[in-house]
Amino acid sequence: MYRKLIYIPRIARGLATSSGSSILPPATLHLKSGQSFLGRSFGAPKSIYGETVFSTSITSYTESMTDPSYRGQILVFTTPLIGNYGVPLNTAPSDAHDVGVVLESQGIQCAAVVVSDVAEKFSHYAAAESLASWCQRYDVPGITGVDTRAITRLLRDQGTTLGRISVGSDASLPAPNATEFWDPSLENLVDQVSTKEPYEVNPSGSIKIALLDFGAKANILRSLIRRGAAVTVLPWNYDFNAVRDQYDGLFLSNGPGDPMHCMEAALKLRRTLEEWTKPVFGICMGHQIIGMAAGLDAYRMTFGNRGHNQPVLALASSGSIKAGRVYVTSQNHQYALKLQDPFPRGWEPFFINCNDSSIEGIKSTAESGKNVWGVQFHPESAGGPLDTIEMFSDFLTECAAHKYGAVPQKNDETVPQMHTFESAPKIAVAA
Ligand SMILES: NC(=O)CC[C@H](N)C(=O)O
Repeated sequence: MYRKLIYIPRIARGLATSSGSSILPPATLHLKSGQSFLGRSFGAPKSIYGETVFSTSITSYTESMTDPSYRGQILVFTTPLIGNYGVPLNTAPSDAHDVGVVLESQGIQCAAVVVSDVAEKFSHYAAAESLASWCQRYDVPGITGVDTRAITRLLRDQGTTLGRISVGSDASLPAPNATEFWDPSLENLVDQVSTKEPYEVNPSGSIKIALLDFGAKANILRSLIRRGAAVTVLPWNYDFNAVRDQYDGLFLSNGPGDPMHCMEAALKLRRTLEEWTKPVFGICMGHQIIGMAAGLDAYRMTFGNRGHNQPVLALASSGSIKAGRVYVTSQNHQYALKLQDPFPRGWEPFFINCNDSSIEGIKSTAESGKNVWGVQFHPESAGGPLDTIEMFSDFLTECAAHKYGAVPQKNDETVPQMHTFESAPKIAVAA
């Protein structure tokens, strides 16, 4: 019913955003499936191609946009008003508490953003500039004044769809031919965002972690170093097996695109898992690589999961995670591991998504003699809920146990504490 229609919402016809007064040039979002949405341009006055995805997160547009896993994607925010708290200065100290940036990487990673109503006026004590000026500085286009609810319903029904944002004089041109759309999932995006050379963060930390960088979010590094880890960041296809004796644990990060492009890393990891018994932890892409090394297949979901409100059910207990509890999580993924019965020997499902029953985590079984966990969600959040943040402490506690043969005390000063179910303030419920 939406095919070939052009939507011109009130804000787009009125030439201005609801919270500002400037006149913005026209822009059109074309979907490869044939629908077009006319709006107004902000940020870089540039036409681009990408993969159109939606996120249900209400806050943290700055963190989402700097997450390298959004590389090549046209990010649609379902929250209508975006930009109202501006953008902070993206510099932080490089010490045991931070990694040189405030956000998730040095700059904007997504190809473009789509919002219902961009806030030109912003207000926050840390804000240094508007969303539009930040996008302009990073040469990233945005489109505002489009019906993001209609776009999201389309993407939910037909799945993640290739798109084009045409800006300025391009906005009135007809939609591109189907063959002109660029498909980022055909490229090895991990190779574009991963570090080219190894480097160290917090080298004086007591537990030595090697991190395979598939496009790591800064908050993963922060979450490790604030708990006392020294982290050596390695390129995604680094030969970890040649240096593994120097480390107390291995971490595999998040990253953009199809995990099949990283089969080389999965095959190297398979050897690591056969020959090395120290703890291994992976998040999102890292979890998919662990799964592929274990013999599971990855598949492309219809529209993936992106947002900060994804409930997952723990199927097994491990460290701070208790079987039978539901944790609310932050997510950004298009691919998932396929549930298979039986699971590969030595492995078991760890979490399952309460909305779509997709696998949200796997772990090595107690009998396997290994300590390996992978989670599809982001325990480090940024943004999102901190329900599962203690998984980083669990990982480092296991690494320390391997290293010292005893479980060390946690440094509570630097570890953000969360309420457990038992310690949470009780809310009186009327009878
Ligand atoms: N955040 C991530 O690591 C995403 C992993 C993978 N690129 C996916 O879309 O499923």
